Amino acid sequence: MTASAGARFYHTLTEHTKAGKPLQIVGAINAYSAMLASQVGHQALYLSGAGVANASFGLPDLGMTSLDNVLEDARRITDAVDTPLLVDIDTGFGGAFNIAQTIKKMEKAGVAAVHIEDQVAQKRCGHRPNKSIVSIAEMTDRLKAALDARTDADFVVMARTDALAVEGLDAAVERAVAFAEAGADMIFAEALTDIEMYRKFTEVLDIPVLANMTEFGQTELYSTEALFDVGVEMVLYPLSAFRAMSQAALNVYQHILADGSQAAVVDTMQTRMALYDFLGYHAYEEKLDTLFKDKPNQDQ
Ligand SMILES: C[C@](O)(C(=O)O)[C@H](CC(=O)O)C(=O)O
Ligand SMILES: [Mg+2]
Repeated sequence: MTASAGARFYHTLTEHTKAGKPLQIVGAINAYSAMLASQVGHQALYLSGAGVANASFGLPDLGMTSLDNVLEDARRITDAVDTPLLVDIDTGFGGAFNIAQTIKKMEKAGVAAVHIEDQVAQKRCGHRPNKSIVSIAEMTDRLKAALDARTDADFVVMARTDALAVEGLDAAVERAVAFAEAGADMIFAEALTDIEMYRKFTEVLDIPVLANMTEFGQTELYSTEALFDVGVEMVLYPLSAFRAMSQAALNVYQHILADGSQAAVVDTMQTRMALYDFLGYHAYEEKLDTLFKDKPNQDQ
């Protein structure tokens, strides 16, 4: 793999735009999910901040996880797949030097892109009420720290604005423009409540805009076609697979308890063979057989 992760992210984004469709970026909560998504054909993956907090730590998405927490989950994914990964770094995990560390470590971990947001450090989920945001100047400083810290010019620094719910559409667009002027490579327009709002961003920006299609939030689940029509180039599905996995797991736990057996839910499970196929298990086994064929297990 010669091109950097960021360069590969740009490449697939450009290919999609040329083909007249947005790049879909799907949440992968762990390395195996990343393998599933990649092997069915997804070309960009996402590590959700909420997902790390919820799934890896059993915590809410309220800025309680650290750089190292997120980095560890990111690294597991980049070790498992080559598909470019966008990582949610919340507000950057501290002041200017902390943000610089975040960028350096993410880049070194083989991450393609990060998004950093303009909420206060005591952040909330973008789709919940009572968010607070920092000034344009403070967010611009965050961006400058991030942009200055990267060593690969193709490493993507995406600026997210949570301003719509706090200050309204015009202010949110104004912020996005200021963030683009500060050097942000892409804009994440968070929690928009009408599809036409995306057009307001895409009309004035000449950098790509991302739409977040998270479920049970403030934004309707628009199709890729509808979003591309209003100029959106990237569509995010941050927690879709995680929500589905969690519901499926809950169902299994409940059945085992209630039925005294998992028989009723076995057909909802991925089979051992399917698991092994996605993992490439058989190739590992064959490797063992060739490596140790003249040495049958000595201990038996
Ligand atoms: C995209 C997001 O930042 C995330 O951490 O996945 C969340 C998603 C969610 O809570 O549904 C957000 O939109 O704030
Ligand atoms: Mg988040």
